Amino acid sequence: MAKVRVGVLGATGIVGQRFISLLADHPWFELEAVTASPRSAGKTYAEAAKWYLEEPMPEDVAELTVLETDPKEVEREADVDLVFSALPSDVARDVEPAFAEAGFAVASNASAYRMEEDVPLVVPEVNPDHLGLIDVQRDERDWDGFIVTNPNCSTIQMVLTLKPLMDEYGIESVVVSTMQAVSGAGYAGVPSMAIIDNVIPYIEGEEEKMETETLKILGELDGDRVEFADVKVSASCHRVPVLDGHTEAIFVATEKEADPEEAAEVLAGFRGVPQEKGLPSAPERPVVVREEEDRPQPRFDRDVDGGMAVVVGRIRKDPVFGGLKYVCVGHNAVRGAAGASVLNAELLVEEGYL
Ligand SMILES: NC(=O)C1=CN([C@@H]2O[C@H](COP(=O)(O)OP(=O)(O)OC[C@H]3O[C@@H](n4cnc5c(N)ncnc54)[C@H](OP(=O)(O)O)[C@@H]3O)[C@@H](O)[C@H]2O)C=CC1
Ligand SMILES: N[C@@H](CC(=O)OP(=O)(O)O)C(=O)O
Repeated sequence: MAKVRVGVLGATGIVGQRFISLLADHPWFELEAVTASPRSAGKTYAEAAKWYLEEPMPEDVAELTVLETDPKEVEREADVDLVFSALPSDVARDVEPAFAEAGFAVASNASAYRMEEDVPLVVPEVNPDHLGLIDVQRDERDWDGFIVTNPNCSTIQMVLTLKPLMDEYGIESVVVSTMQAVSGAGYAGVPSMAIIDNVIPYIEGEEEKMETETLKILGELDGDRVEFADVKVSASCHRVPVLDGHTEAIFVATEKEADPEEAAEVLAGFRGVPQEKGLPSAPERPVVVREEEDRPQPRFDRDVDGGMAVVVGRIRKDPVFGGLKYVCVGHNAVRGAAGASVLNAELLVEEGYL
């Protein structure tokens, strides 16, 4: 199979760099173009990016010239079918439709279009069939290309744990309290003076995203729209002095009584389309269950299966909600961002959209 030629929009940021790393030596994708802000355009990638990953910057990418984030410029300078978007949401709102209209497939990690009715918000293990909205979107917007989105970094790891529990026991409501890494706010997002020796109990827009995106992803595609899941979600989100990896304490009211030991087996046994089809970025097990009383922890568990698995532990009965409570950890910039977009793009290839 010939490789699909791809570009990364916002390639110099925290998520952009994760894309660069995940696309180096990817069996299905060839990176041909990188874009960033006007501050970076015209420089080489090595000059423009403040590289923060431990592994070295791939040599061939270091020499690429950073392009303006404009479909005409990308069309002129490169031959690309798919662009991954790691743009700030306000920039993505204007730019992503311009790329879709120009015929590009856009796999977006930004929040701008996630909740639009005709835009798929996809986690390949959970709701791969929601890609069906692509045809609706193209019809309604008259685009040659399309936009597919992946969820917020806190939402995705929670949803990966809720889906098997919902299928087995049914879910009435969910309460979640997050402890989110500083990398989630971008390279310049949280000043060190604000976060060292501290916890900040507010992340703009995060609680609303967890409370709404979850319902769309767990919802059912019904013709040309998604019927949202009938589940109540309440989130409280906090920034903590951890570099990478979000931790979440989750409390689930189940419809049927759930035994913690059996629920551990249900979670550990969860598999989806990416595992069945052997997609290149699919973790062997989307949810890994640890039995130690003091796991998961971000420092030890964020990189499981390359950062694509979510690690769950401390599964207990919840005496207040009459269901289960547990803790999970996931890598916010891999499964929570770039890795999620790459897995979505692999699903697009598998399903014949590219
Ligand atoms: N960090 C995380 O864990 C997660 C982030 N996200 C989302 O991913 C997106 C990127 O986040 P993150 O990488 O953290 O952000 P960063 O601030 O680290 O990077 C932003 C990127 O966008 C580029 N950019 C900024 N302004 C413009 C502009 N006007 N035109 C074109 N390009 C521009 C920057 O280029 P330059 O270097 O030239 O300034 C840079 O490449 C956001 O939508 C964020 O909400 C989603 C999930 C998790
Ligand atoms: N807000 C998240 C990261 C993020 O950028 O989310 P979103 O893609 O929904 O804007 C965090 O701070 O950890």
